[in-house]
Amino acid sequence: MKRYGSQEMSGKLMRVVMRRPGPSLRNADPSAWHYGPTFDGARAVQQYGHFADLVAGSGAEILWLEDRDDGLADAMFTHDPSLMTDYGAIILNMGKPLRQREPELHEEIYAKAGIPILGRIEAPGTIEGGDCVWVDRATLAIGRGVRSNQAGIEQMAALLAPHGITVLGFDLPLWQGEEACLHLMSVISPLADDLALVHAPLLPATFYFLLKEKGIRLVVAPEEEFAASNGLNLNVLPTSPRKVIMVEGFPGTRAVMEAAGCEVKTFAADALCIACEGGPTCLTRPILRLAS
Ligand SMILES: NC(=O)NCCC[C@H](N)C(=O)O
Repeated sequence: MKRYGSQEMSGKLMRVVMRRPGPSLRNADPSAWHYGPTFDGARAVQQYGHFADLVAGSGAEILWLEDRDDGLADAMFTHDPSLMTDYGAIILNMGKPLRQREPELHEEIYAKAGIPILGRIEAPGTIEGGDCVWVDRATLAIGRGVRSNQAGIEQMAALLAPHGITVLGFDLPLWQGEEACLHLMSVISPLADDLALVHAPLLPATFYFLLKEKGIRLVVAPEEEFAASNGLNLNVLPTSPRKVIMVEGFPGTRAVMEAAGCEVKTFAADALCIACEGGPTCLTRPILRLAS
């Protein structure tokens, strides 16, 4: 049986790396981590439990990283320290200084699971998983911004070129500043290989034209819900094409996805996702998705 491989964003989710938050999150200093006013460590841990139940309920196998009080509050956002390809994992180099120790945790779990490492992004290069979007199996888009830089994009292109994969960089705006989190995945969530939810005003224009050229239909989320949710209305995890998990409380965003044929499940996430600036996609590192 295949144990790893994923060069797409919405095929059936079979295996995923997650880290259940514990003492590191409960004891996190919100000002150091740039967490918002709705942060509440104990409630965040509880809300995470409901999210994990939804992921497990989809049938995906979860490979768990443990929070052993290492102080890495953001490490629950397992989407970011590594990327999966059909040829093995790529260990990334984080743009956020407080997250620099996280890629080691991913390297350890891949070793334990017998998943090969295809390569590593090294300083001065930085890439975070949230900036990476498979537009199709042979095209990886990377947002160039506060977290991922040109040196990282060039390293990624050199690692993937031998496998016939083209890497394209797209400039992101500074938006809410250096401390805040704006990834390419903050402005797009693929829902199926021909459908994506977007916050149109912040999409890099050249990325928008690429999506159009590839025949990907864009569903536009209500702008007021993007503002009210700190962008987290848009961070939607497909567990298979058109079956998605999103944070609760954003009916307009839910409605536009349902109108496009999606089945939507929600969980309460004010203390977890809205406060800590990362949603359902960020809380998961898919390592095996079936090609759709
Ligand atoms: N892929 C993502 O968008 N990840 C969210 C990461 C949030 C975390 N607090 C961070 O600032 O890196």
